Amino acid sequence: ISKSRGVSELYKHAQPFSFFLTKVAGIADKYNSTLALDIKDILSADMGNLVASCQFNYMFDIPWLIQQYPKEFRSKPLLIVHGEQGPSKTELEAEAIDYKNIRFCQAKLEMMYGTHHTKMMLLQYDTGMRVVIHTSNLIKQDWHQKTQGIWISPLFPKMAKPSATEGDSLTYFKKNLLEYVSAYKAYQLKDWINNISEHDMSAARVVIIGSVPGRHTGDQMRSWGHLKLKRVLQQHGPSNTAVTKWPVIGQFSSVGSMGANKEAWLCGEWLQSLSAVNGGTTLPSVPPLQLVFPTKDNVRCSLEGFPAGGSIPYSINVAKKQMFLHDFFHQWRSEGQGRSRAMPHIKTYLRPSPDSQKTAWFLVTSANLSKAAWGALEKKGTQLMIRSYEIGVLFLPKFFGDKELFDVSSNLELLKSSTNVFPLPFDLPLTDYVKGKDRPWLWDIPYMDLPDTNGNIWCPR
Ligand SMILES: O=C(O)c1cnc2c(C(=O)O)cccc2c1O
Repeated sequence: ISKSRGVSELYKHAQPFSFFLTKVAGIADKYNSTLALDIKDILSADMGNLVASCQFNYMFDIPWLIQQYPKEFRSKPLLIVHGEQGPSKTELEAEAIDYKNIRFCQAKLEMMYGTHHTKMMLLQYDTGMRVVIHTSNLIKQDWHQKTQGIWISPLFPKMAKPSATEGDSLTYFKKNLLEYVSAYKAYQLKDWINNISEHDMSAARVVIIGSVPGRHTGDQMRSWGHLKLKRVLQQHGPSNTAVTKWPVIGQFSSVGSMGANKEAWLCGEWLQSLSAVNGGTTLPSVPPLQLVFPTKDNVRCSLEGFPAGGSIPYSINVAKKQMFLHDFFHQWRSEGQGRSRAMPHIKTYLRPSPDSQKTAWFLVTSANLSKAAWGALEKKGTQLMIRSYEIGVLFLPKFFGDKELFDVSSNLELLKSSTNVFPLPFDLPLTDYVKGKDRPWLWDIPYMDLPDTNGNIWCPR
């Protein structure tokens, strides 16, 4: 049997969710031959005959990126959307000096500490357009030995004439994508905005959850961040009775400052949105919250060893002010997907059943656990302040057939032999931190007691 299946066959097998993990070097083939793609697979001619592309991201290695396109596509127009400023913007543009087909768009970052986290590809083919929303930087190491998430849209056919409203899906995918890209207010994106409006996106079944910097008020408040997610769950989420006592899980690779206690933002604001239910009756009590963040030993024993922690930027100065947060933490474990040692750079959120068999929804996004990404209410809740650009896609059962819940599993054998089971990137139930032993990974303190996978210690400075 042919080991390396064609991309289009891999793609077909992943429908209808079209949710993939990145391939991981150094694990058994079987964990990379189903529901896993490399960047070269995404950009391959199997997915379409590329005419032009647009890459939204945070970190770029331009020469490496160009090499990931098939050679016949390497001179097609490529727009890079980034958040660099000043010297680092100049440096990024210098990397592309030899590539006449590359243009740049600098995303405005007027809010302090904001970043352009969004990871999205717009792929224009001769036969239509595809949208890819994912969690990997455009650098080699992000596609090598980490757990990363990818959602690939259907091939959206071109329409006879452009329309901002015609050709939309039940989930308002087109409207939300146009709102998101238009929010940059960048002339370099005009052609791509027109491109989007020219395509029929009615086949999209996911809901876009985006964040753009600003102090959002009025209707704009519920268009972004955790208030968008809250509104969508109130409109299309599970019934209150279906999810009583079900936990909310947050899984991420970086952590912002949460304030003095869990009531400040985490449980008092953010969890209120993530636990929203159909009909929107704000529940008297919030459900249990479970967080997934790698321990120091998860990182030490990972495929990359301590250097994996270079992409898990939780700093001691932030951590020491919020020890309460670490009581919610659980280990990174992904035996079912063969990725327990592939450290997470993926960010996911879900509402699983206590027996781990179901979930009421699933979100994969660029957004870590931070106010900058999700937004923080200000002025007595009349405005939502967001610092960064983020984008993710929300999977809701009602848009994938007439049902209220997804069956879920992280077990690849089971996933291979069944259709319509949602593929989880990590194992449920979660694995606790070992009391008195495990600590959250912190990237800016030394670890010299035990060697990592490569026999090294960690001495940051
Ligand atoms: O993927 C991203 O958007 C992203 C953003 N920021 C960082 C940082 C940092 O902000 O210091 C450090 C290391 C990795 C990342 C990273 O992977």
